[in-house]
Amino acid sequence: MTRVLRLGTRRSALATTQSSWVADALRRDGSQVELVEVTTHGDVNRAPLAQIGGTGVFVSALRDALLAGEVDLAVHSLKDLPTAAAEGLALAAVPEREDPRDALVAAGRTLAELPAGARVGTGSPRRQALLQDLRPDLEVVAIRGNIDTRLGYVASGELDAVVLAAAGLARIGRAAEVSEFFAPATFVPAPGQGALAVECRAGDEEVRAALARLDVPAVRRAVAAERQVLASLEAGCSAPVGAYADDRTLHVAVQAADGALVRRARPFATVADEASARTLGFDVARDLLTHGLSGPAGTVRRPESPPASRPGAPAAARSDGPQVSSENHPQDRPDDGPRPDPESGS
Ligand SMILES: NCc1[nH]cc(CCC(=O)O)c1CC(=O)O
Repeated sequence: MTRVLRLGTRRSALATTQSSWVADALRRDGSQVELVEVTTHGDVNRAPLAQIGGTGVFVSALRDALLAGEVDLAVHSLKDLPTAAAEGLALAAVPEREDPRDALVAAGRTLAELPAGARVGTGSPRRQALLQDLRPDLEVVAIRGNIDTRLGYVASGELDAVVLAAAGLARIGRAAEVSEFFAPATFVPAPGQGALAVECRAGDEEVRAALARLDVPAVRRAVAAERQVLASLEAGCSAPVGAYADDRTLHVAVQAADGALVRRARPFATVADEASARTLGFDVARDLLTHGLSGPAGTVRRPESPPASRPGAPAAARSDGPQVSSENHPQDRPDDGPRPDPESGS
């Protein structure tokens, strides 16, 4: 009897679209796939995400179902995936990336066309920091909810605009409502934005082999660099971090302790593998922590296996420069523990 692969999915429009996309791709390659609905704490609880554990709550129920053998694979928005590796699971595919950009939905107006004092909704501290940097005269309003709910604030006139991921809008067929796509070098997207992560049990060779065909190495490299910036800055808690690698450049924007936005750009065209991508992400984070960001003391987290070609890689904890507080940025929290996320409610 042929095995039917059970793909665990949340019920939201975005989740089912993403899951169906992966299921269809696997079916085209000859696999049998069925969708299995998994309810997550984040879907049934209306409290602010930061209180119930950040966007990690969407991921952890699917991971639990995988580890319990209830489902065989799960599709996540890669930007919602905690940077720490998940024991017993494999990131078996990073497929082709959707539009990584952030988008403004503002009844036809661009950001520049919004009047002073206009009310712009986003729950993402990164988007708040970028908006304040570009237009300090706007009023940023914290919102959360699914994409539909957030678009509704503009349709009802309650808000003048909202900022959302272009990828989410494209996936659920609402991209026509976008009035401006922000340039990613300026309005730097969240690490992994627009990309998917497909996970399965680490020992499930059959599913791993099926998923390997969906993997796109260039996307895996880009998100490896972006996520290493995030991991090294210990930003899983509060520091808003944007990191995006296109074919040529790794763009980074971080909000410093004083509220100012600090930017970096590094050549990315010559980065040929995942290890070099992580090293580059680590190097940018180290540069930011030692030269760019003012604030309390802390540590830089190294890539899991620093390439041997980088003997000068610094110790994880430096004593000779500004450092981010390890008190407020614990390194070793479990993925499913309370964990405010930089994109929570975004
Ligand atoms: N923060 C929640 C979230 N997680 C993934 C997406 C959209 C698609 C993506 O970035 O892959 C969104 C919505 C948004 O940020 O507007």
